Amino acid sequence: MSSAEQKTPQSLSSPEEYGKLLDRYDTWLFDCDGVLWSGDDLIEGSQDVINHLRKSGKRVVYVTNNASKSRKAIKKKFDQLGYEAKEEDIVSSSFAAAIYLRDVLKFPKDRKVYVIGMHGIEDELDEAGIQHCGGTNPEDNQLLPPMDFSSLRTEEAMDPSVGAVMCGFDMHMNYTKLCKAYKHITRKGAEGPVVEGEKGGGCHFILTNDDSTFPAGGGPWPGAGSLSAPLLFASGRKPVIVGKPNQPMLDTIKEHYHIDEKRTIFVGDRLNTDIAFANNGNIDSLLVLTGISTVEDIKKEEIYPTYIMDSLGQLNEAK
Ligand SMILES: O=C(O)[C@H](O)[C@H](O)COP(=O)(O)O
Repeated sequence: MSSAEQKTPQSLSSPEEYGKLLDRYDTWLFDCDGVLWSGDDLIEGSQDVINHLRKSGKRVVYVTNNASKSRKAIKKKFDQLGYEAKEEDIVSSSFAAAIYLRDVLKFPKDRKVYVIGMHGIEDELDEAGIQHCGGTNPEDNQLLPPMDFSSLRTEEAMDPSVGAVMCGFDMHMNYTKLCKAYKHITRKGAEGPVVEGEKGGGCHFILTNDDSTFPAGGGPWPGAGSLSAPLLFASGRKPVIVGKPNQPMLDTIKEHYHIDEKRTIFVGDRLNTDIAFANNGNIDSLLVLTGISTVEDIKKEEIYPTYIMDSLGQLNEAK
């Protein structure tokens, strides 16, 4: 029986069990929010575990659905919190989404992406050489006067060169952005192809990730999936979802890191993203209980990790 089909997770609680786990895997894929930190608060002991793994020659890759920061900005956060990390060890859903547009969809150079999201998405699109609008642009971060749609009815507001809407976590989500994104993904021919030099035609609809909630101090808070939900409801369109547990994120990992599935483990706090992602990729997984999911959720959601442990920091007791 493969670990993905295994129904009873092995609960780890002794230093010997921790030691065996550390020996068994060469590549360690880590979720970030809820495993390493919660908002800006460090999860105790986690940086020592990471630094120990790296010193022991293990490969460590960070796989986060958090699209609010670019890989560069996430690297800074690692530095500030005392983790060893290189930019190329980080895969965020904003990075994977930009790569997906560029390499899989071959997004034309003369088309733009309309962004609902923060600098994390914009910076990764810049890195990938893809034009964008919306996002943090001050014009899109204004509230509309009540029942006045006139500012949205101009060519300037509804740029015909938009060939994709990308939606991720956005703490400045508002009705202006919702209206513009909705108009782009529902305009005539939006479901059709996105062609170079042909403005106003097709429009891709992409979510960086669709987490319902987000673990940070005082949370959980509504996550990226809760912000894109009105757009799906209004438009009836089915987006491509890039982040965990979906295939585009898995393809990005497999392509960039050439992992040996049998010697790889995924550590996460959320069943329907992290653990489902590992199961989809035939990778063993460790659920830690410092974020979103609880032991009770395992039966409810019928998503089974290989191992379960209270907190990543416990691995510091390994013998
Ligand atoms: O809503 C979101 O964007 C996610 O909840 C969040 O950022 C998840 O990050 P992860 O746990 O994958 O690091």
